[in-house]
Amino acid sequence: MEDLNVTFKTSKGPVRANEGISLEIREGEILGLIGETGCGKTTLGKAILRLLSGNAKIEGKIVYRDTDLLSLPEKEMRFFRGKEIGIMFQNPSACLNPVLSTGRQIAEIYRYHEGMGKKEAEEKAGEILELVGINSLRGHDYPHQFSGGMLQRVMVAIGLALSPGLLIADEPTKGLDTDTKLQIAELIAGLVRRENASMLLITHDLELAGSFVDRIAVMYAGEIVEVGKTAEVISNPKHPYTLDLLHSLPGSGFRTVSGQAPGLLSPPQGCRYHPRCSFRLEVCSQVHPALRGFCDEHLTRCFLSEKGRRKETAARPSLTLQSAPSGVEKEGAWNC
Ligand SMILES: Nc1ncnc2c1ncn2[C@@H]1O[C@H](COP(=O)(O)OP(=O)(O)OP(=O)(O)O)[C@@H](O)[C@H]1O
Ligand code: NI
Repeated sequence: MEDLNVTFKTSKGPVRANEGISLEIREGEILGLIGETGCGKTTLGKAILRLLSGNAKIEGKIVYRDTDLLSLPEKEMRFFRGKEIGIMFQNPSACLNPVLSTGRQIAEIYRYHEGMGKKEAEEKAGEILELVGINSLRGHDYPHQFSGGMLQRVMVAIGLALSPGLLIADEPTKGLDTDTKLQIAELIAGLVRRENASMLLITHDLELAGSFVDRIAVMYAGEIVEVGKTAEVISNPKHPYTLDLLHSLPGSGFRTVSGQAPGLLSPPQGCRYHPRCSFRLEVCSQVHPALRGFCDEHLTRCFLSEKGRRKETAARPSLTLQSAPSGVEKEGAWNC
């Protein structure tokens, strides 16, 4: 994605759900996209698939391998969805057809995309159900006959049915209990890695993302505010919002991020996080920071991390982590 902007036209004015997003999902990597509710994560996933509603205006560039997705005719885009870019949405019961057996729904994918006959498609459907840990005989059952975790497994099967190069999984573990969440996340990550595919994992769950993704992109009020390798972002967060998110984890004090997320109708001037930021400088309310490289592949949208200021801010007592999440060093959080 290169300088991607998504604006929704609404009766109250334009909602800038994604602004200036430049982000790369590399071959074979799992990229986690995290951020609070309403910050624009789903919008980003849907923009890639061109599944946004009619009131959305998309500007910028989205390139999949060598294909410019935004200039592709809808007919070709239909081929891309599922075949090249698989989708897993958060709510299986809203995505699955209640009057068709799950096996039939999966078989339809093979019939539509690969032109398979009924019998062959049903066999393939059975195979993929087994792959996600469901007995193929359950393919005769309807969605309401499955538990939440099993329905998510069906969604995994659908998302990966055509061995896409990229899977976009939007909150695939939402509403599941902790154990099931882990099982499903392990299942998806395992299959994606086995296929050498890439995945964009959209989630609020930083803890879950932390254990599965290669890199993390943190989104705040429609913008990417930090991106880097998972271990780097978690152990050495460079944006105060990421730091606050880490502090809000159950193992790190459960301190919720104070204040309200800004509405995207009129986000704050300057840095969007400045009204909630405990490290804000004067400049933060006036100038909008750019996403800059802090060190090697670790980018952040924060004035505190800029080289000239690093020394000065490192001395600020408030920059010392009080209740550091496990793995986060107390001192030197602002050093590379
Ligand atoms: N079709 C639409 N029309 C108008 N506004 C929309 C539309 N879809 C989303 N929005 C707005 O765009 C913003 C981003 O929404 P989005 O669903 O992308 O957030 P999200 O980060 O996925 O949130 P959640 O974690 O709750 O799923 C929100 O302010 C939302 O109200
Ligand atoms: Ni969402």
